[in-house]
Amino acid sequence: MRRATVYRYSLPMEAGVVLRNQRLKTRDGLLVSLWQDDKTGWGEIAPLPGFSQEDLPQAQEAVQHALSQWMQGASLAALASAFSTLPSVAFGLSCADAELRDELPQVLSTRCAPLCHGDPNELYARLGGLPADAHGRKVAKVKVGLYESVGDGLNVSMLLEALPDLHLRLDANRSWSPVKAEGFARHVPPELRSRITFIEEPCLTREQSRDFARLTGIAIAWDESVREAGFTVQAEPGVAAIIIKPTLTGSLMRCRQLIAQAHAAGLEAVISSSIESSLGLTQLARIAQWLTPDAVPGLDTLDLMQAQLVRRWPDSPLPLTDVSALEIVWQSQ
Ligand SMILES: O=C(O)CCC(=O)c1ccccc1C(=O)O
Ligand SMILES: [Mg+2]
Repeated sequence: MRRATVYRYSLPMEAGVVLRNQRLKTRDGLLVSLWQDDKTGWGEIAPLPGFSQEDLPQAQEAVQHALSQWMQGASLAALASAFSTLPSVAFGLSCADAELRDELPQVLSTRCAPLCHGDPNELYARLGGLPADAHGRKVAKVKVGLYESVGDGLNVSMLLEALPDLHLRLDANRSWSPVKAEGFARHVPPELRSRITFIEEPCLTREQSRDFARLTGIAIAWDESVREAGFTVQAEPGVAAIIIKPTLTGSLMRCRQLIAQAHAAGLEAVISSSIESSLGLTQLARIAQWLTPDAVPGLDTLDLMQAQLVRRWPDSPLPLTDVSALEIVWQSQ
């Protein structure tokens, strides 16, 4: 016996969350809840405006179509894998399927790299209380490339000098020209550079980012590139990691394949958020604990929202929106 429900949610965001020059006032998405015999499985499908290739109406139509086929006996894992052009759908359905089959372990660590914005006071406050990992390291992520690259360089150096156990991941989201990237590096003394675990996509092109790594000795990570046609996971000089944002990437199977390829190439694979609700974020934390237990995931995005959804992120004080408050947009007969 199978049953399926699709809910739609819209959660208010904190004022001032801007993504690719677009203000995100609410985070909108779908939750699917499936029952089979005595099991239940949930998944979140939330295309991210400005990042996802699909939009919410397209995703909703695909989800409803897939679930009506599932109701008629089709395999959900197979349906999910077929949505390669709708990664958010592939990911959400494959999570619901993995929960139904008890494949996705429940264990979850709330440890993630805190996301810091440029303000030095905010940074010190957050990083002071950060727990160290087994190697005595504190790992945090700083967005760079929003202001002058020289200022970013000075800021990063100040942090690394002040906190000797701090290791930083930086994220430039392809915003630097080679000249700007050089301006950043010029203000980070060579002896501090090894504590930059990596910088995600410093430059507009992959070639420029590789040059940056070669010229500065600062390791880089691929994020946007991982989702581009023709990208293959490869060991390369200066490349330390790949970032995997499952909502933008695809099914759990596809993510597992990328993780296995990264590990085989000696690269770190970092599971990261696409600003999912607490339901999707707790699943990402479980996936990270399961598949990338040695890599701190990049999941510090819950506080961009004003509420949690259906499942709680442990210890978060944000109010919880219950499933009974959600609009049902589709239900099996
Ligand atoms: O990776 C993280 O630590 C948090 C997630 C994050 O930075 C992000 C979230 C949504 C869209 C883009 C990005 C990004 O990598 O810039
Ligand atoms: Mg990035």
